[in-house]
Amino acid sequence: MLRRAMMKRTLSSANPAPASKRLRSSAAFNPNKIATVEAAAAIDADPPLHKLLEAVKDGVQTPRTGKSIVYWMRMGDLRISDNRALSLASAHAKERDIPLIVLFLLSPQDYVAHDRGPRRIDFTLRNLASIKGSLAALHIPLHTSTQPNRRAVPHEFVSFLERVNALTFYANIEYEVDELRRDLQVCDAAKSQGISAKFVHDKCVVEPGVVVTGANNKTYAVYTPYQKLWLTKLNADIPHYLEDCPAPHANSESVRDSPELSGLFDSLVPESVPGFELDAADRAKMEEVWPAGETKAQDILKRFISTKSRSCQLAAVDPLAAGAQDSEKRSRIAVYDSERDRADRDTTSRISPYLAAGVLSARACVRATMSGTALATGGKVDGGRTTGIGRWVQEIAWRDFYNCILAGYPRVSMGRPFLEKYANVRWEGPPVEDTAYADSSPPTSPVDLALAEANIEKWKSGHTGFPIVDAAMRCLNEMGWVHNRMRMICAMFLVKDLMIDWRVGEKYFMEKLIDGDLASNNGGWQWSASTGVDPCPYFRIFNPYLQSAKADPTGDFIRHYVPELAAVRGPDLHKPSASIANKLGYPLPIVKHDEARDRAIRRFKEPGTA
Ligand SMILES: Cc1cc2nc3c(=O)[nH]c(=O)nc-3n(C[C@H](O)[C@H](O)[C@H](O)COP(=O)(O)OP(=O)(O)OC[C@H]3O[C@@H](n4cnc5c(N)ncnc54)[C@H](O)[C@@H]3O)c2cc1C
Repeated sequence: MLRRAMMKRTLSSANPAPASKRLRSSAAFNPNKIATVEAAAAIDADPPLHKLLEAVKDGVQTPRTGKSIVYWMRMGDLRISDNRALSLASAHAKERDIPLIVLFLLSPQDYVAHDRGPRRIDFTLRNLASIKGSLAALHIPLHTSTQPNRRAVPHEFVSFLERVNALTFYANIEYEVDELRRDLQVCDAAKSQGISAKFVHDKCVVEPGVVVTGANNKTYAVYTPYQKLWLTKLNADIPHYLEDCPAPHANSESVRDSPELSGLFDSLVPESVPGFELDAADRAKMEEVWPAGETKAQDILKRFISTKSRSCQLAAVDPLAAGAQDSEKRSRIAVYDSERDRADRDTTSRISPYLAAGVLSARACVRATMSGTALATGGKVDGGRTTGIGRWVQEIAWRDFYNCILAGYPRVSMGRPFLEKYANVRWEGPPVEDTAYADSSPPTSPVDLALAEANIEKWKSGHTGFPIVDAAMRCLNEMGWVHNRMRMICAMFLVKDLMIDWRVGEKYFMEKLIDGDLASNNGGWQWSASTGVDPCPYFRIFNPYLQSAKADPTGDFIRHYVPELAAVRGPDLHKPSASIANKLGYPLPIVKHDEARDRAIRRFKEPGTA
């Protein structure tokens, strides 16, 4: 107990948090994020997704007509086109000849609980504003409202349904535990009011529950067999899995004169959420680098499919900047198999923020890899390992895989390692600021804690003395996104070289990433920490110097983000000597990689040992 109190003091005194951060982690709302072993086992044994699907089946099936149909838009489905719940809601409203209403509830406490960063919230608001305009052209109101108490969201939602006389609502399922539990409460409340709740799958190409092991219908915990079956299922029913859901029909214009509904057109999408504000310069930068709206997302995807990568696009720039060259054979997707790990050009699609926010559907991404003729004539999806397209489709399958893990093994969204055998690995640094240690062994002295804290800060700000780690962390801080290989290098470095609890990194990435998504972020962190599903074996530890030479062969990425080293050429750039570093004012390495590697292997081999 004493040790924990000491840890909190050490952590909070060193670096005062910025104002917005202080607000977000205020004492008033500070949920504990690490479940006990027992609670994690209990939730895995009875996952809430299963309960929700049952509740939907047991709910009201044939409601009275009501005076409107509501689609509840959430943070992960910010689009109008190819949106399953919206499309179904619209068809239902059209059939009954009643108006469709779209609702978005802002819940700042959820954003705190889920480590959402200001950039992700800003991206949400910018996309909502764009959607509001497009829906208004169809006479469909998008009503936004903020609920300060997240426990009150179910009640507020059902009250809204009553206010607009809706007896049926539609929503796409969110697979995170808190959201599923909230939706279970909504189902209960809806049922008691005679309201029909329609929750549908939309986030994945192949939804959780379809690709399961033959033996006992369990969620796969290994990617390769999962991906094989994923592709087989997908190719066996392309019209279903790749359906382009019909766009919503327009409401009758008379809805604008309705005394009950006309006011809904007036609610404004807020410019910001208190505690999550961006300063004006950062907001402008984000607008340039991650422009909002479905058309932009579709254009970014088209660029990836049809144009070559460029070194001028390696950093925080307009993704649709002029000068991209068309090429069928050398387009970014065509050479993705061989080039995807390079960070010194825009080799990957950079579509993740749009997928995470649902500005683009995952189905649309897979459809885009097929020619129109292939789609129309029953052609197959290429998901193989030998082509650029196949490799890229495999990444979309990784995204589905991690969502299935979240749904099938919900423990991972409760701060637990998937592999409990590593719960007692001894970390140098704490799991998550202000939360209990749970069960990982704490460091032994204030000296360890102070060093751990200092190292965490150097890692966050990109001052570790490892050029590739520093470049990647500075890129993340600057643009809210960094290349996948860089994420792996930074994660592995924090966890294995510095021996800092993976949850520290998971939280920091979530706060910084504009594509922050629990399933993929947790999956990526637990993979790097060797605690997750199909993880990197604990003894396979990235050598940051070798990784650097492979991922940044031109050195352009490091030189861009680490200006201290801008004049350095050749191997020194990846591993500067002490004399070069001293001369250029670049930090010396904060850890010796070889020694750190041995320490990590020792601690993972026998969790609990020092
Ligand atoms: C530590 C760590 C944390 C991560 N956190 C997130 C996160 O919060 N949100 C997120 O969307 N991705 C996360 N990823 C996965 C991956 O790094 C990003 O999806 C990818 O870098 C996005 O860039 P892109 O769109 O150019 O990807 P591309 O290479 O073009 O891939 C296309 C799409 O496939 C999906 N994808 C690609 N790689 C992965 C992967 N390894 N796991 C799951 N899906 C993948 C993404 O949706 C991506 O947009 C994380 C990876 C690691 C190692």
